[in-house]
Amino acid sequence: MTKVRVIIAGPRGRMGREAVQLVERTDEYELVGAIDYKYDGKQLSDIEGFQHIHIPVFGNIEACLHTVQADVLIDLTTPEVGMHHTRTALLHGVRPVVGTTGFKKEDLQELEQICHEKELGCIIAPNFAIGAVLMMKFAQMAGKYFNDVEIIELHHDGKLDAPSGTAVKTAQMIAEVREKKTQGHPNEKETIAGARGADYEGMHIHSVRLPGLIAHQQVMFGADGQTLTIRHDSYNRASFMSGVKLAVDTVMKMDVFVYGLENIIE
Ligand SMILES: NC(=O)C1=CN([C@@H]2O[C@H](COP(=O)(O)OP(=O)(O)OC[C@H]3O[C@@H](n4cnc5c(N)ncnc54)[C@H](OP(=O)(O)O)[C@@H]3O)[C@@H](O)[C@H]2O)C=CC1
Ligand SMILES: O=C(O)C1=N[C@H](C(=O)O)C[C@H](O)C1
Repeated sequence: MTKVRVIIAGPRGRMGREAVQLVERTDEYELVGAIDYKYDGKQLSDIEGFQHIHIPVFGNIEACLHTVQADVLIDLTTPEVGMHHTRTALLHGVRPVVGTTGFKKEDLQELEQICHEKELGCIIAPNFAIGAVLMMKFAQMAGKYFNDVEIIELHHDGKLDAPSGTAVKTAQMIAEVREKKTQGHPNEKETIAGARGADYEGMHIHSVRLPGLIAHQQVMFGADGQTLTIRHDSYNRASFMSGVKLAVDTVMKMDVFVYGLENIIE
């Protein structure tokens, strides 16, 4: 059996740690390298919790790709770093599976163009949890019938980006089917800036950050005399791993750019 050779960027992070374990316990995968700017030249075994894993860690992706042969890069870092990693991986013929959120629209367009030129697969998944993907799909179904929607995303207070990648993707998916509308009273005024949240094509997105939370989202629709609430909760980071595996398996079989796991689940 030829194993899928995987590099993980961000192995010390909350998601990166979980992804290292996923790759380690999956027989068809082989972890061949990790990228962590704080452990350049070290081994993964030097990082707490990974004492038994003897693979090289590189401070940057260039050194990593120069030294190890890989099929897939799993990126779980930060938006700026993640974009650099994804672009560089593609240019080196390595297929990215990206969980990192906060990419700009122009970033996604650039990556799609590189995939097209290189005829290489790349999956950018704002949320790997299958339940969250279904929540987004259900919200899109509802958006066809309800023009009024408020998205409330709730996350741990270690999160860097707001709104979450999932909330942005949800708004984009609803916008594809929703009749355009600016919500609320036409004369409404915020007496404290930000009270009505972020505005995406007239829909509002509210970001809650609290210790104790992991990753949650509620999409609320309203119409005369009724509301509809669609909610998903991730209670741990293991909830994302079946989606990471699905993405790695799928990216090996395709040569196009995919933004969102809803595009690869039946
Ligand atoms: N798609 C999905 O389903 C999910 C996506 N996410 C997203 O994944 C990303 C990571 O989330 P999370 O694990 O919670 O965040 P963490 O902050 O826990 O992890 C990010 C890791 O990346 C490291 N890092 C920063 N710069 C570099 C670099 N240049 N090279 C290598 N590593 C680097 C950080 O190190 P240090 O802290 O020392 O700087 C940290 O260890 C976020 O964008 C988040 O939104 C999260 C959960 C699910
Ligand atoms: O940072 C997180 O934790 C998460 N980030 C992703 C996002 O921004 O949507 C996915 C999930 O919500 C967890």
